[in-house]
Amino acid sequence: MGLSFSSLFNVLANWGKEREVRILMVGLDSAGKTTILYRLQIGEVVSTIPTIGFNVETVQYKNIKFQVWDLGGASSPQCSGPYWRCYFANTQAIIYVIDSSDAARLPTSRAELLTMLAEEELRGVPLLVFANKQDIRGALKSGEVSEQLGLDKEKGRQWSVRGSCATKGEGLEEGLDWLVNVLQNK
Ligand SMILES: Nc1nc2c(ncn2[C@@H]2O[C@H](COP(=O)(O)OP(=O)(O)OP(=O)(O)O)[C@@H](O)[C@H]2O)c(=O)[nH]1
Ligand SMILES: [Mg+2]
Repeated sequence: MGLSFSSLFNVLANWGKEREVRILMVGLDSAGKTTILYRLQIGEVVSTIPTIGFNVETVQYKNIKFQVWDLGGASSPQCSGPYWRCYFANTQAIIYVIDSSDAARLPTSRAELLTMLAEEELRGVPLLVFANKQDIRGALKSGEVSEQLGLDKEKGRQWSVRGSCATKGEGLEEGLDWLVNVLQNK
């Protein structure tokens, strides 16, 4: 396990006690989700395709389960209905990953995020946004991404937008540290 993440995940595991702590990671394709998952180095990444039909990557450490959903867009047809709902249930935290160098697709990414956040089952669930690919020249800064997402209207939810560079592992620990603190104090 990556040394820098180990204490963080042990804190989270203790907080969760016997319960499963499920953290959902989503975002448009190529945002950097899989890269982040591997960067955590907390275990083997397992790829599965549940009956619903989309790809899910999971890495588990103790009672903590990180899941990346390859949705083909949160507003796509397969994402409605009862199946989808039960996947959202029992989610303790959401990590949303954005390619900050792809300003053209930010409105699409924003729409997908807001669609997802409107789900009843995700009400009040803390949200960490990684404004990823900060190393790319011209990438939007986390503040700009935050402004464009316009999350101020998200009532009753703690959220934070953090800059990251998944390929170098930068910003990930700081973001997760924020998330773990929020969960602990909930
Ligand atoms: N420069 C740069 N490239 C990155 C960064 N994070 C990810 N990438 C690259 O972006 C590409 C896509 O990353 P993935 O982790 O596969 O993205 P994903 O969100 O899992 O994409 P899908 O599986 O298609 O949904 C890869 O070539 C990564 O190496 C980053 O912080 N900076
Ligand atoms: Mg991926």
